[in-house]
Amino acid sequence: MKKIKSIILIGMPGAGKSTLGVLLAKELALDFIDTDVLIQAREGKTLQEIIADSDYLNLRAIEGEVIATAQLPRHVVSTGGSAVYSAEGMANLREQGTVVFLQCSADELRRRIHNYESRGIAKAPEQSFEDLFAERQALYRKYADITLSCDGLDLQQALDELLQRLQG
Ligand SMILES: Nc1ncnc2c1ncn2[C@@H]1O[C@H](COP(=O)(O)OP(=O)(O)O)[C@@H](O)[C@H]1O
Ligand SMILES: O=C(O)C1=C[C@@H](OP(=O)(O)O)[C@@H](O)[C@H](O)C1
Ligand SMILES: [Mg+2]
Repeated sequence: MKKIKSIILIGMPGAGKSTLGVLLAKELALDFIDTDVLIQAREGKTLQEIIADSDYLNLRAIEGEVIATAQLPRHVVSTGGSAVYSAEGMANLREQGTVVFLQCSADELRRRIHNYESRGIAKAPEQSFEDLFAERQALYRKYADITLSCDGLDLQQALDELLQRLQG
C-alpha cells in the first residue's frame, strides 16, 4: 500500500474542521477521527460536562494528553480549536502528517456559529470571542504547513480548494 501521510485540520471553532474533515477523508480514502470524540470517549463525558465539572484548563490538559499520545496513520484528524495550546500534542500530530489551518475571519465564524456561549469553548469565562480569536491566530499560523482561507467558500468549494492545495 502507498505510504500516505495523515492530514491534520486546525482552526477556530466553526472553521469547518469536523464537517470538512469527514468529506476529505472520504475523498482521499483515509480513515477519519475527530479528537473531540477521542476526549469524550476517554472521559465518558461531553466536552461541556468536562468544563462544567472542572474548568477549561482541565479540558486543555486532557486534550493535550490525548493528542500527544495519539497514533493516527492514514487519517484525516479534525482537532478541537484549542489543540494548539499543547506544544507536545502538536509536535506529535505534525510528525504524522500535514497540518492544515482552516482560516476564517471572526465575522465569518460568527455567521456560521450562533452558540459560542454554550458550545464549551476552552477559554476563560471573561475572555471575549474577539480576544480569543486574536490570541489563537499566531498559534494556528505557527503550526500550519498549509493555510486555507475559507471566507466566502461553501463546503464543496472549500473541499475542492483543499484537495488542490494538498496535491499541489
Ligand atoms: N465553507 C465551509 N466550510 C466548513 N463549514 C462550513 C462552511 N460553510 C458553512 N459551514 C458550516 O459551518 C459549521 C462548521 O462547524 P464544524 O465543522 O463543527 O467546525 P469546527 O469543527 O471547526 O468547529 C458547520 O455547521 C458547517 O455546515
Ligand atoms: O476551541 C475550543 O476551545 C474548543 C473547540 C471544540 O472543538 P471545535 O473546534 O471542533 O468546535 C472543542 O474541542 C472544545 O469544546 C473546545
Ligand atoms: Mg469540530
